[in-house]
This record gives sequence, structure tokens and C-alpha cells, in this order.
Amino acid sequence: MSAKVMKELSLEEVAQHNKPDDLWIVVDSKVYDLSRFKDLHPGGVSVLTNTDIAGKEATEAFYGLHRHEVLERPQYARLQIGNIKGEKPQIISRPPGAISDVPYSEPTWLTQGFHSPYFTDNHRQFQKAMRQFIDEHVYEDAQARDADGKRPSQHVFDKMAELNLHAMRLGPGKHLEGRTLMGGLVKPEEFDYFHELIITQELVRCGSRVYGDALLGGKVIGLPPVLNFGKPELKAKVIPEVFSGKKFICLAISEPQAGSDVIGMTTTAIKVRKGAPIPKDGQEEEIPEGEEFDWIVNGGKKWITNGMFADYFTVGVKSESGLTVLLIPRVEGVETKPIKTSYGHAAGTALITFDNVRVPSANTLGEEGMGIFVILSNFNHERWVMCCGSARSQRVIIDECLRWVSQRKAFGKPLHSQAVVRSKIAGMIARTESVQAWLENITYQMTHMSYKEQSTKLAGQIAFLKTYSTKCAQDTARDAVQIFGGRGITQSGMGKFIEHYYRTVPFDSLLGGAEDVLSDLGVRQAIRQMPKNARL
Ligand code: HEM
Repeated sequence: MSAKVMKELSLEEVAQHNKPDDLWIVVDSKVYDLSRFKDLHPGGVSVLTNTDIAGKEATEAFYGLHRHEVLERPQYARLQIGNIKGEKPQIISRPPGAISDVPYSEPTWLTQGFHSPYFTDNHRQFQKAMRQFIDEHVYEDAQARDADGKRPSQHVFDKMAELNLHAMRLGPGKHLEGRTLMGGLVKPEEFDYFHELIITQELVRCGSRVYGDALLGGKVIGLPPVLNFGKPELKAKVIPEVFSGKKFICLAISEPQAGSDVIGMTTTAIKVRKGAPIPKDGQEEEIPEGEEFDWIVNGGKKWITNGMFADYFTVGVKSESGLTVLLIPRVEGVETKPIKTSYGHAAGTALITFDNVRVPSANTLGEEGMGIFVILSNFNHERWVMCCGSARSQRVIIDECLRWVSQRKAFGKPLHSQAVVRSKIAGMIARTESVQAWLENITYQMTHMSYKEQSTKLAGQIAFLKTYSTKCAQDTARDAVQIFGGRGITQSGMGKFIEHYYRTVPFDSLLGGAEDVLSDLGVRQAIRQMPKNARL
């Protein structure tokens, strides 16, 4: 189809078309014919036929009420019939992959003229590729799935697999060996936690909290126990399936009765001889040392991210010898039901029931009765990932607020002319910058410590950062709603990302350890490390 030929028009010519049935307006030097559209306009007819708008330059009025993306939607873009002679559009869309030039909407290491001791040229190239990938292949799917509640489209998982992003989201390590990462941009042995931070922070820019989890959040926490504690044959089967984006895994620990109280969990596993019938009395059989057997699992798990579409479940169970972790495939006796949460359905949050589920002993992860170590070993990494996301999501809100207060007028002046509005934005910026700076410091420590060292030295730091970051995020969400007013609680239009943020921000403060629990953990760790001879 040939491109539409745009007329070159003057403002005087446009002014002739100011009647309901012959209605033109100008937005950012582009002339739109709204004669037929006016009856379909979601904001009504009268605002368009108003004498201040019909046949006039309406840029300011338009941007006070609509996001720029409205004009990019094909059904509205085609209303354009021409341009104002000698003028050029001033408002440009950010090209895919580009850095934003709205102040504070990027961390300093990505801001023109700023420097960083942490990020190398390789990190910068990696960030560029990652942003391009998100803008081109992920953003639209995130918006669509957030709205319809379906899980992410398979083509997104497949594209991520092509770049080995599923593997990279588990951080640096042996699992990257022999893989081509990001089309060869980074060598497996050079991939570090800053690369991983970049992946998480770029993903968050999609502006959908549920989609972040939907995009295999379950794998980020459910696969490490397999990777670190699974038997070789199990790993050889499950890991390639999950890294290929064709099979899904989740972590199932929390229970309706026990919440995150891992010691108080009630899901049970008893041993029976391989293939033997399930004992009616529920009593475990004596299995000779070294012989393979089956576990019989009964119980349930709640709030399990990706549970609805998972093929594998990494499950904490109570066994005779204590807490044990099993990898349970989706087999007979496993049932998943959706749980409605405030962030929507795309992440497949599930209630899972296990009814006499038979699991081979070869699927035991780590030692029997030592499951607490299997579970705890990944907590730091999970919390750190959440800090990366939380830091970046706060920046998305700053970007939204700065744009809004500059384009929205109240009492004849832009919103930013109100001191109270500026003061709220000052708080947002200070909080976000401090979270990111602390995060980069911790990430740097991680790149210089073994996994074991990280557990002993950084558990407190990460716990404090997570608590601090999620508290900052909640303050920022609350202030952003005040700045956006009614739009901040409306799911479409100007404030849609603010409404979403305010609704979903508690997730980060709960998942991976609630705020109060984590602060306490950090202090207890500090007390344990107090030198015995320290005195005032
Ligand atoms: C090319 C021209 C225009 C198009 C394509 C358009 C399209 C839309 C759309 C899609 C909405 C729904 C809300 C959203 O998705 O953001 C909307 C709402 C609205 N529009 Fe327009 N519009 C145009 C021009 C105007 C103009 C010039 C005015 C006059 C000041 C106006 C006033 C409104 C109002 C008052 C609302 C309701 C806003 C709200 O719910 O907060 N529109 N418009």
C-alpha cells in the first residue's frame, strides 16, 4: 500500500475547518481531521468542537489529557492529513533501544557525562543490546499480557532462549559454560553480576510487575536447587528443557497453613519401595541403604509464582528425617488452581495440591532432611534480584512524574510550579539514587566473593537493602498517586503506570522475605558478628 501523501497546510487554512462536521486540529505541527472520529472520541464530542480547540493549535490541551502513545496507535495516527508548513514536530518518540534524556530516569552510569567505577564497555554494549531486545520483542507482549492475564507469548520465551537469557537470569556460573551469550557479546566466563543486574533492570522497564514474574520468575528461584543439588541425570534432563524456554519450573515452599515458615510446613513425603502400592496406614516403609525408592507426597502449597503453567515444581516437604526438597514433575495427583492476586493473572500464581503423588528418589535435591540448606542457599540471590527490580521500577515512576508535572497545567501553570510537588519529586529522586548506589556497591562485592562468602558476609547487607528499597518504593508510589491525582488510581490513560505501581508495589515488600523479618535478620547477623571484646 502506498504511503498517504500529507498536505502542507497553514494555520489559517486549518482554522477554516472548525465545524462539527468539518473538524481539524493541530497537535505538534501535525494536522488531524477529526470530523468522523469525533463521535467515537472517548473524551466526548464537545471537548473537540469547543471554540478553543476546533480548527486550532491544540498541542497543550492534548498533552494535558493523553499519553503520546495515543497518537502512535495506527487507528489514531491515520487521522493525520497533513503538516503545518515550515514546522517540525517537537515531540519525538524514543527510538527502540535509546537512552532516555529525562533527568534521573536512567541510573548515573547510563547518563550522558557521568562515570562509573563498576560498569565496563562490555556492560555498556550488553545493556544496549538488552534494551533493544526488550523494546523490540518484549514490551508490547508485557502490556498485552498484563491486560489479558495470559502467560507471556511463547515467541518471547523462544527469543530469550536464542540469546540464552534464561540461563543468564540465573547469574554467573558453570551453567553458562559453552553457551553463546547475547549472540556472543559476552564470554560465559566474563559474565558477572553486573550483567545480570542489567538484565533485571531492563526487564523492569516494561512497567508490568506481574509480567516480570510471568517471564519465568519461578525459574529464577525454582531452578537453582536443581542446578546446585540435583543428581547428574536429573540435571541433564531438566536444565536444557528449562533453558530452551519450552518447559517451566517453579519454587513451591509457602503453604496455606505455614506461609513462609519453612520449619512449620505440613506437606509430607513418605518412602515406599519402588513401584509398591501406597500404604493405607500412611506409614513409611524401611528402605535398605542405597536402594532406590519412591516418595509419596501429600499436601498443598500457596502463592506459587508460575505454578499454573509449570511442568516442574521444586517442593519443600516434611520427611521422616526433616525438611527435604524434591523436584516433582506435573504428574498424576498434582493439581494447580489459579489464585487471584492484586497484580493479575499473567504470572500464573497458583494453589497447588499434591494427592498421593509418586516421585522417584532420584528427584531428591540435596540430602534428605537437609532441605533447609537447599532453600536458604538461594535466598540472597533472590532478594538481590528483587532489589535490582525495585531500584529500577522507582526510576520508571520518576520518569512518569517528571513528564507529567511538565506537561500538565493546573491553575494556569505547569504542576511543577507548585513547591509541594517539587518536594515530593525531590524525595523520589533521593531515595532512588541511594538505593541504586547501595545496590551497585553490593553487586561489586558479589563479583569479588565466592557464593559461600556472599552468604556469610552479604546476607545482612542484602536484607537491609531489600527492606530499604521496598519502603522507598512504597513512599514513591504514594507520592506519585498524589501528584497524578485521580489519574493515579485509573487503570488507563495518563496515570496507568502509577496506578499499576501503587497496586503492585507491596509484592516486592513481601516476596522473598517481608520487610520486618529481613531487617531483623540483618541485625541478628550483625550481633552474631560482634567482636567479643567490643566495649563502649
Ligand atoms: C488526534 C486527536 C485525539 C485523539 C486521537 C484522542 C483520543 C483519545 C483517547 C484514545 C482517549 C482515551 C484515553 C486514553 O487512552 O488516553 C481520549 C480521552 C480524552 N480526550 Fe482525546 N483525543 C484527541 C484529541 C483531544 C483533544 C484536542 C481534546 C481536548 C482538549 C481531548 C479531550 C479528551 C478528554 C477530556 C478525554 C478524557 C480524559 C480522561 O479520561 O482523563 N482529546 N482521547
